[in-house]
Amino acid sequence: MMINAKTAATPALLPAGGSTAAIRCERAAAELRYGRPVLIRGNDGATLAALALDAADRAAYEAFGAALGDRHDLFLTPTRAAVLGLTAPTGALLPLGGIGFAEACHLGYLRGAFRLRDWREGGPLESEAALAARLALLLPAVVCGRVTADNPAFADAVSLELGDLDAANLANLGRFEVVARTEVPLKGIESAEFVIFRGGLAQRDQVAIVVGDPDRSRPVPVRVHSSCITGDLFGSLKCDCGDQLRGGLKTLEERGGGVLIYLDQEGRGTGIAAKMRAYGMQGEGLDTIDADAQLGFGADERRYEAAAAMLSGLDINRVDLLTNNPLKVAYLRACGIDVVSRTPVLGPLTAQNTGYLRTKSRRGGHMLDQLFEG
Ligand SMILES: Nc1nc2c(ncn2[C@@H]2O[C@H](COP(=O)(O)OP(=O)(O)OP(=O)(O)O)[C@@H](O)[C@H]2O)c(=O)[nH]1
Ligand SMILES: [Zn+2]
Repeated sequence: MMINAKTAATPALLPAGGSTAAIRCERAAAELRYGRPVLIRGNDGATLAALALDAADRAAYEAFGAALGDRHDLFLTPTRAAVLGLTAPTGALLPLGGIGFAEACHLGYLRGAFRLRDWREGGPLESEAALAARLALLLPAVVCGRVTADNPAFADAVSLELGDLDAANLANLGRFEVVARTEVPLKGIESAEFVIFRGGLAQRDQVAIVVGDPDRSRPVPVRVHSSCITGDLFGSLKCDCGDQLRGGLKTLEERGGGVLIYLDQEGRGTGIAAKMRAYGMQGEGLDTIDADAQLGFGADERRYEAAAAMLSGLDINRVDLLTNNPLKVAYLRACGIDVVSRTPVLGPLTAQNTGYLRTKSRRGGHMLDQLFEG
């Protein structure tokens, strides 16, 4: 049979006009992780080339500097700039002309004494580049510089539009879909159904565990737990995560049913590599917040849109949240979840986790008084 190409309705294989903001972000993240430069285009025609210092090697760093005629800078987040003694609310740009790879890494994310020369404030393009590095689970120290459209060194580079990261996050909110659900027998828990959602940036798979048969006519007990490979899986004594995970599941069962959302947000959203770097610095005496600041991160880099979308997908809106973290409550409320009440979720205080938990209480605002008084 002949098909008339003009009249047959064929679904669009690729979106008209090329890629979406989300796809540009994911392509850029992949390039950055391979130590390759990406371009960020502003509204005014200005274009920034950026390379994530964390993933680049010496050769890539030197080639980038050469392509920019040695007029490149190191962008540091406001937090990292403060570690270097600079007050830079929009981040700091340190000129890299004549500075080698090792010294750039030192300035970007290592501890120590610094010889700072001139610097200036960063702008929105540089901040977007650092955000892209974070999306790629890299440290937010970015080597960057303005380029012209005719610079042949960047002819094949993937490019982002300014604002893509925000647009992509928003656009992906409604796109969490259930791809699988099945019962998995868990030690000490009568009934647990794993519900796997796919969505958000990078279309990653995220896990919700429905324990028992939650009563949706009342606020549903919910634990939103960020992954902690060291604590959840290997029983690290440095934190309370493993105890909170297992204790949380037990509480959901005792309450007649509830949901645990297990979010792919290792290291408060910084990733396992950054968390281990931070642990190294904690071994040198820094607390959990100051160690993250050395690497350029704020006290908590997590987002909860995925959790809110998954709860909605499970037809749950009114919740009793199992947490000690008031920021988590506020964030979920801002995402439209009606957090009616909060239930503390405490693990035992041990010699190894006391310092960490005390910092969370004193500097992170976590409600842990009960633990320290008890
Ligand atoms: N960057 C960093 N992350 C850590 C450290 N210790 C634990 N984490 C991470 O902290 C997060 C803890 O997650 P949660 O237990 O869900 O959250 P929370 O903020 O402690 O709040 P609640 O447990 O709900 O009270 C996980 O992503 C861990 O991987 C640390 O020293 N540095
Ligand atoms: Zn942990």
